[in-house]
Amino acid sequence: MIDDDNIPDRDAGINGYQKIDRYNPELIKDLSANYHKVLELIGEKPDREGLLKTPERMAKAMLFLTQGYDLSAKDILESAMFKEDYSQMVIVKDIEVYSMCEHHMLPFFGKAHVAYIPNGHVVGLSKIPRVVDVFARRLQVQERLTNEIRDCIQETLQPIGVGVVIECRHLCMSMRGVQKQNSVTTTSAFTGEFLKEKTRTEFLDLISSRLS
Ligand SMILES: Nc1nc2c(ncn2[C@@H]2O[C@H](COP(=O)(O)OP(=O)(O)OP(=O)(O)O)[C@@H](O)[C@H]2O)c(=O)[nH]1
Ligand SMILES: [Zn+2]
Repeated sequence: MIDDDNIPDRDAGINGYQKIDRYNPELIKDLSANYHKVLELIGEKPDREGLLKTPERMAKAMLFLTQGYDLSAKDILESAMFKEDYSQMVIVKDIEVYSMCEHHMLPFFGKAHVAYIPNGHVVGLSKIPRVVDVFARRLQVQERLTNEIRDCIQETLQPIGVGVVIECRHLCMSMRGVQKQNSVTTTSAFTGEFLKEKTRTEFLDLISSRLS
């Protein structure tokens, strides 16, 4: 069971998370010192030549991979909403997703397919993958990632409906644990018109078709 009770409002203010200065040299130093300790504790020699800069690299990589905590997906969408009289489905499919599971902090990765039916406003197309990245660059479970993308688009753009499908491989299930190399997890979330079978089927058909 996933316990959602302790998760702060993921997209309020600066997202309800502790505000950090992600690029502060002191923070990078502090994180690096902790990663130095991690290397020691796993049996490595952090002071051997090949590892000298590794704690700092790890610190910078982790700060990059979690930068979604500092960003507001709502602001990103609002920055490029345009009045447009288009009322058919808009789909951005095959958006690369790279996130980390909150249980093991190991990557899960794959594709997101996002659709909406405009209600007087469209959004700049690039903003959809940006929204996916904001939520993916936080510690996640795939189900919550899917719902957060759906809810943000629904609440901000107020379209006639939103559909999100995400397909990912979880390294915590392949590199370790149950060690299944080929399993793919699919999650989906819908609002409005997409709750109707006909619209949902059209969306699912369109994301499974391949243009040559
Ligand atoms: N629902 C869901 N589960 C996830 C996700 N990412 C990782 N998990 C699962 O989180 C669970 C954590 O279970 P635990 O039994 O506490 O952890 P564990 O002993 O490391 O479990 P194993 O992976 O089975 O070895 C595992 O079943 C993972 O597969 C996700 O995005 N969604
Ligand atoms: Zn995991």
